[in-house]
Amino acid sequence: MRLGVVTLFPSMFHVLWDSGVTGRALKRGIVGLNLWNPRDFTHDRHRTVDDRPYGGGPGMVMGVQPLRDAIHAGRAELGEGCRVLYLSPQGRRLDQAGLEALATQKALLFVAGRYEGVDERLVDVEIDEEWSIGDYVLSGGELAAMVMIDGLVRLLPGALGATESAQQDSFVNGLLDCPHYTRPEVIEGRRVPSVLLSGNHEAIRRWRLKQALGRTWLKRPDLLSGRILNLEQQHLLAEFIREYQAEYGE
Ligand SMILES: Nc1nonc1C(=O)NC1CCNCC1
Repeated sequence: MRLGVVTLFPSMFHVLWDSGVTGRALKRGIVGLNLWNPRDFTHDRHRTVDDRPYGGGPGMVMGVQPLRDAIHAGRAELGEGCRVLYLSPQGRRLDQAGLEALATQKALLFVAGRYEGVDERLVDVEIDEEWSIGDYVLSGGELAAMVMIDGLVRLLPGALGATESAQQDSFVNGLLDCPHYTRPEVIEGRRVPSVLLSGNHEAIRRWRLKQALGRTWLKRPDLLSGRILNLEQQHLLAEFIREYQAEYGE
């Protein structure tokens, strides 16, 4: 997969090369990442990248010509088949299913807005999809782009090592993750669940699935609504609920 970002702050993206899953994937060539800065496409001596909004009011808007030229440069490099994604609170709310759909694309160009945003006509003409990482306002689209890039890269074949892929499985099935434990066996008098020390891999698998189902029921019941559980999942969730209600009486 080839990724590109149009951003006024390219240095923010160095972290993706420096560490973790994304750093390894980039080094291995599993994913490519190029950056285009609208400031490099300015023609005035002050290298102006913002402009005043028609109709007045506070704040500025991203200048059209440098942004448009940067997007065109990105499209030219990534190929006309690339999907151009604009990060904004008006976009489709990001979730795992959205990441999985995007991960099937050959090339994505993220446009990270700054100031009050981007001229609506550029959005209409240059943007294929608008995406949001949540209902709040950030200073720029860069962190949103990095969130999406991190979530996407994890889904690419070969990006996760063997030890990490299990973590991936636990959420990809649309459930919250099960609890995790490591040494020491006792912390503040609290013990590791004995099943995890049993060496019985089937019992451990069922326990983890039961915990994932139960935590989802408790914390994000919306993820379960409309979802068809198989017989094992129905049995495990019912068992979790019985035990929870017996312990907490609710
Ligand atoms: N939430 C968001 N998900 O993606 N982008 C988001 C965002 O807040 N963008 C800012 C909106 C105001 N202008 C600068 C960019």
